[in-house]
Amino acid sequence: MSTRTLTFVTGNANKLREVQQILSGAPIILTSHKLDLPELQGTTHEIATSKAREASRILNGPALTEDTALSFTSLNGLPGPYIKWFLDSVGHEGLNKMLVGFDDKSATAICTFAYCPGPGKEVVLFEGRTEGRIVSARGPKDFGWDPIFLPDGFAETYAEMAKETKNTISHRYRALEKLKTFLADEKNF
Ligand SMILES: O=c1nc[nH]c2c1ncn2[C@H]1C[C@H](O)[C@@H](COP(=O)(O)OP(=O)(O)OP(=O)(O)O)O1
Ligand SMILES: [Mg+2]
Repeated sequence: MSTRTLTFVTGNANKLREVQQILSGAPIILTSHKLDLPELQGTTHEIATSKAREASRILNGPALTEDTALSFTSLNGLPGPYIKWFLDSVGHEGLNKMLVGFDDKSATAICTFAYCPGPGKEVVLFEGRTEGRIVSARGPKDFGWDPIFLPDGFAETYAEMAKETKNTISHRYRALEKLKTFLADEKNF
């Protein structure tokens, strides 16, 4: 299989680090481009698609972007793609308080990679999901909502567990598995 070069566009250094770790060993050369892309309101798929289109337009070439959502079952999927703004506004404690009136604390972490082969070209999506539930913050606070997400089947939150563990069960890992399969097929690239 030949080596692929991909430009990953993100403003988030933690995301970039995880993507590099998960893809290490794959025949993919990852270059990165730090841009804070505008994000439309809509479904995770719509937002991911528009980010990749915009990135491809700005770079005038192929671009890979990613959008992360955290969906609370009791809130019919919200905050979903708006988790960044909720987290920035009310923090870990506020996110826990939003679920106080509900027995069901379950949540789904959703990662959507979007690949746009060039300006105006059709975008391909790769989605990965990890089920879990929202708990009081535990562990290092250096990456987003990691301290409050307890994946099903584990005793440690994303923040408490070893990075190597998170990177083999995470929403991001699962999405990248699909991207790798896509890139392994010569006709797709
Ligand atoms: O694995 C994760 N574990 C914990 N928190 C996470 C994770 N992945 C993203 N996050 C946070 C970052 C941001 O607060 C929100 C997603 O927003 P999102 O727009 O996708 O990310 P971003 O604006 O930081 O970077 P980008 O330039 O790629 O859009 O959830
Ligand atoms: Mg963003």
